[in-house]
Amino acid sequence: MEKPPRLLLSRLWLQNRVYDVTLNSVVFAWKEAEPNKKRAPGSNWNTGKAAGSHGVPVCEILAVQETAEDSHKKNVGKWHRVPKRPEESYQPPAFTVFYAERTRQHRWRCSSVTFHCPDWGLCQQWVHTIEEQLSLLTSRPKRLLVYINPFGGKQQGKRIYEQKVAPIFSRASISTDVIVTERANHARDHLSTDADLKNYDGVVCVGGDGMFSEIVHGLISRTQSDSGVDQNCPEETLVPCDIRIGIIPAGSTDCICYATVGANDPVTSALHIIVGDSQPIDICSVHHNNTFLRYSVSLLGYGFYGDLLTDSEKKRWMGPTRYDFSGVKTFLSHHCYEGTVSFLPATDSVGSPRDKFKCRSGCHFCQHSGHLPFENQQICEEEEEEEEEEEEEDSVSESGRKDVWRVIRGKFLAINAVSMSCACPRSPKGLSPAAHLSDGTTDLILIHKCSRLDFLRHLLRHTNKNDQFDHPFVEVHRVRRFRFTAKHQEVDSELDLRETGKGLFGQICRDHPACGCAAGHSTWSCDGETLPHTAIQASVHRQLIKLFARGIEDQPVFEDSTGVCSA
Ligand SMILES: CCCCCCCCCCCCC/C=C/[C@@H](O)[C@H](COP(=O)(O)O)NC(=O)CCCCC
Ligand SMILES: Nc1ncnc2c1ncn2[C@@H]1O[C@H](COP(=O)(O)OP(=O)(O)O)[C@@H](O)[C@H]1O
Ligand SMILES: [Ca+2]
Repeated sequence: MEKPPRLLLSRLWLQNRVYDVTLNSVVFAWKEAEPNKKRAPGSNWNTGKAAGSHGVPVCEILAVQETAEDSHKKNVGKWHRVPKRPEESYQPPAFTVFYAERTRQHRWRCSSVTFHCPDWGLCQQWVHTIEEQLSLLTSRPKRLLVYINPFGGKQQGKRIYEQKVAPIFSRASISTDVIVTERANHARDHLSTDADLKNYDGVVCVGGDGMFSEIVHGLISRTQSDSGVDQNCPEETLVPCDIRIGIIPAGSTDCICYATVGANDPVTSALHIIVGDSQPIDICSVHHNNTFLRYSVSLLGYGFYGDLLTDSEKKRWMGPTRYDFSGVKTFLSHHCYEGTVSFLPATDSVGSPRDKFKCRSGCHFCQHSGHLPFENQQICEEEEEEEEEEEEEDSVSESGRKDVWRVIRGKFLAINAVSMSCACPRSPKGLSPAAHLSDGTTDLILIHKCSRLDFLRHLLRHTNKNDQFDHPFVEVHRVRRFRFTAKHQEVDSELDLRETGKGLFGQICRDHPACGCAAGHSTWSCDGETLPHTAIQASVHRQLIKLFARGIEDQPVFEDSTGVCSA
């Protein structure tokens, strides 16, 4: 690959050594020029990185600053004491470059390097040229609207923002308007009606997945109402939101941040915001008949996770530990629920939930997974005990795609739909390790009735390398849409479906013998919020929102200090 033309090359001092420092439009690099040449002893010049060769992609430079600029300007035209020894108090012209540096486990930190120049003219030339290159990076946000949930997670949101994030935003010359929320849904309401979004290049939430969900609801609602789209209609194609969202993790689970960045670290997230990353994300809309309920980004769960969340809400005062308490309690209760799940498999999706490879930064699947219109949907019915799937005649849509709905009736310990892996500190691979962030599908995981011990085995596999889907009582499907009806509601919903879904379902299931499951129903939990209905239909909307993230990186992007930037 041809190297971009060099913009600057100078021999400069870094610590006690001489470096050849270069800048082109892609990389800022420094390489030791005279390894044996030392600075005079006793010199107290500013320090930074030393030894060997280094490079920083220009797109990961955060800021540049003339060092000791003030003292230099103050002294212009004034008398000052002549130092006895030149090295005693002489502050040579210098500039500092601040940049994002990768550390362990996908974390980034803010690093800096200071170079000393032979004269102020050269120093200023470096500063101006770097600033000029940064100004060409148009995807970087300049103005952000920040919402802080002071009560999320361990109630540290405000402190985390003020101490860890605000200083680096200010270093990167990002201006912010900060709103500390005063009640639940404060951020959602402000975004959906009042906020003047034209003034901002991004919205940042400091909090957990619940707080992020508020931001998502506010922005999606605002975008749909501005475009005249009715969110209550489950068949509507929603309009994607233009403005990007940043998440500074300060919640209990932080799964959306973890699954899109690879870490739940406030500084790492702040740096992804500053460099202007962009990661599209799928959103699942959830309806009850023709009423919009909520959008789901991470986990839409019924049974185990629904019950766990409902119980844990009463223990909010415990902070993140509430999930452990309610987790044990829910596990011991071992309730299973009878109902019918119907889903439209993502037959045109390139991947499968059982793939060994995972969605990573620049994911090919997410970029190329098409979203074709839904047509000619048919039904293919299954009973839990049956080994063989009942085959229905497939029909081919005009687009050439076969759309066949499948129906599974059974007794479930859990029904989970995850539109991303849901990796989080509790389970670094997540509920569906091969789920994709922006392929327009959700992974529907059905945990059929099984013994407590088997269920425990399954849960434990979320925390180790074993395949959590490799159990006879677990099935997983990559889907675009699904519906659920609890057993006690089936009669009503059958009638509903017959009337409203003509052509959608060709055949409706017959009744099913009574089972020994817990009577009644569970609750759906949608990104930590409980839903008021058990009969739901969910549809995935591909890439409806964008985050200031880039997906989890496999390898460091920058590997070669000579100017070759590789992924
Ligand atoms: C015996 C060991 C069992 C370990 C099982 C671990 C499986 C954990 C998977 C967790 C997936 C979490 C998906 C994210 C959901 C969040 O949207 C939701 C709300 O988050 P927040 O607002 O930050 O509180 N959190 C949860 O549903 C918590 C699930 C906790 C499960 C233990
Ligand atoms: N000022 C506030 N007071 C009470 N609740 C709030 C406030 N701001 C936001 N919330 C709500 O708190 C809930 C949890 O927030 P979140 O930041 O996700 O923390 P956690 O991860 O601990 O659940 C969200 O549903 C959000 O709507
Ligand atoms: Ca997805």
